[in-house]
Amino acid sequence: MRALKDILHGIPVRQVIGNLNVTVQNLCFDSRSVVPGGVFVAVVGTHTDGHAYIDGAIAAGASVVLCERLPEINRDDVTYIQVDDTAFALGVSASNYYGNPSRRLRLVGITGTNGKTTIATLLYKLFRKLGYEAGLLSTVQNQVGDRVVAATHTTPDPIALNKLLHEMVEAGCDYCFMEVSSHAIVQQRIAGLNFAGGIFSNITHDHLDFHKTFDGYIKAKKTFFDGLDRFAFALSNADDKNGKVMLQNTFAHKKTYGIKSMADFKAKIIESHFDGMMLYLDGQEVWVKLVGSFNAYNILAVYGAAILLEQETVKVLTALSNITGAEGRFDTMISPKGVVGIVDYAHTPDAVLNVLETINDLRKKNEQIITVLGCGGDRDKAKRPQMAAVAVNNSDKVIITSDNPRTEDPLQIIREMETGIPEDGKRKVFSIADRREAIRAACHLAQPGDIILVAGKGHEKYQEINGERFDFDDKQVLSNAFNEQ
Ligand SMILES: CC(=O)N[C@H]1[C@@H](OP(=O)(O)OP(=O)(O)OC[C@H]2O[C@@H](n3ccc(=O)[nH]c3=O)[C@H](O)[C@@H]2O)O[C@H](CO)[C@@H](O)[C@@H]1O[C@H](C)C(=O)N[C@@H](C)C(=O)N[C@H](CCC(=O)O)C(=O)O
Ligand SMILES: Nc1ncnc2c1ncn2[C@@H]1O[C@H](COP(=O)(O)OP(=O)(O)OP(=O)(O)O)[C@@H](O)[C@H]1O
Ligand SMILES: N[C@H](CCC[C@H](N)C(=O)O)C(=O)O
Ligand SMILES: [Mg+2]
Repeated sequence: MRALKDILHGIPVRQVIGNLNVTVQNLCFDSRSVVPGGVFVAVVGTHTDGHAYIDGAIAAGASVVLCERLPEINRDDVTYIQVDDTAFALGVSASNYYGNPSRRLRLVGITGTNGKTTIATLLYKLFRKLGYEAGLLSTVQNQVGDRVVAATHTTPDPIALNKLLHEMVEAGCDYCFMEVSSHAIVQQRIAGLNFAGGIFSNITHDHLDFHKTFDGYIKAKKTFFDGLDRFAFALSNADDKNGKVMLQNTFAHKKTYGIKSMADFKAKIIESHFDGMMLYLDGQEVWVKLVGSFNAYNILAVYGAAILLEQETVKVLTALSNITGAEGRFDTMISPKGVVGIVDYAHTPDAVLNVLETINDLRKKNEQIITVLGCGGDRDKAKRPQMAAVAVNNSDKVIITSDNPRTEDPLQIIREMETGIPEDGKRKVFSIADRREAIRAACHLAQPGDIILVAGKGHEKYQEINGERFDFDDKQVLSNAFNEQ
């Protein structure tokens, strides 16, 4: 139970109809989960407009309605609050409702096309190793200290997000490391949060179905840094073309990391193997259990953030050398026949390229690379031919298959991917819509020493087809297929 006035703190209110001196039972933005005496926030969504559900929410017992447009008929027993932007109001009120938990721990947000989960997970593991209680909000899973809470989104909705932060505070967490997706920025899921720092990984092609243009996508990411205050740090990738743009208008303390450009935190790869690499990091040598130059960037971002959070260099480097990355990211196994299997969540052209370049650098001359990949349905279509082209140009054989088709026809997605295959690459490609069969086919083709990359689904434990989620785990399927070899 909370006083309505407290929940509204920091929200510019345009008009109030009804009594403001009431207490409320809960806060929600979906008429289907209203409880009697609760606040319903009407949000304009991507598919529908929450304002259309105000009557339904009141019928379900909502006693307060927060909206951008007041209904024509008002009820005496309901308080109506008109604001300019309900998405913003939802974020701020959710934060107020849970006692502004982001101000009671140090919250660090990570944004960028690729690397968010890896950086957030490494930071969480690092700070646990350094002896702190910590929380994590990520695509793979959320953590309240040691307790795992299943993740539904990369960045949860404002209510779920602040509830989790509140639980972290209650559990004594000193830090929380969270992924900030571009969807979350545009939809203001992070409104009202107080960040101690923000990290930018990189920006390449993804989500153009949502942001429409690459400039729109860049702007969305930049908004996160624009919103940081002068007590926070903003740590950006100096080697990314848009790394500087992110820092242009921030009030935060600006810092950079990089391998090629001048930067505050620098690293160099000295030696690489399938199970790790030796880095020269900020003047010291350190062995880490992650592979690939893209992971050198992730490690640098983690190291930089830890130093900006006032941790000691030697302790950070020692702990860093003992932690592994996130599940389903460059996850390797070896078959009884000696074939190397790699499951990786690469689902953008840049990620597929990075992983394949890393594998190409590590393999011996006569070892073949066989890539299995598909593209998700109901998501950015423009990346489909590009992902296929990158796979074909950097592998010896490619099996194009399904990812999560969602509501689309898998064969149509495959056809769209096939348009990206260069003429001289066509002989390398097979298309097998059934993902399990595609993985098995790759295993049949592989000789000892060859490398199979299964890309796109990483940690996911399901395949979503027509709104239904079927059990599917790339690692399990690959391991079974290896045992059939
Ligand atoms: C496209 C998108 O991002 N949609 C998110 C958005 O919902 P929406 O705008 O589509 O909602 P809507 O269906 O138009 O409904 C509008 C409003 O009416 C309300 N409503 C609707 C029906 C009803 O009967 N009653 C009612 O009150 C809804 O609760 C909502 O408040 O806001 C919801 C609450 O925060 C999210 O759950 C939902 O995520 C959907 C499920 C989703 O799949 N999102 C993905 C694309 C996403 O967010 N991905 C990013 C990761 C991207 C990355 O990898 O970088 C993420 O952070 O997870
Ligand atoms: N710094 C990086 N630069 C480019 N590619 C990367 C980087 N880090 C990871 N990748 C690639 O991108 C994939 C996804 O990595 P990760 O899950 O860390 O990113 P993410 O930003 O959290 O993705 P999502 O947007 O789906 O949440 C990895 O499996 C790897 O192939
Ligand atoms: N966070 C990503 C996940 C993509 C994973 C891939 N397996 C797919 O289903 O497209 C997105 O929302 O685009
Ligand atoms: Mg992620």
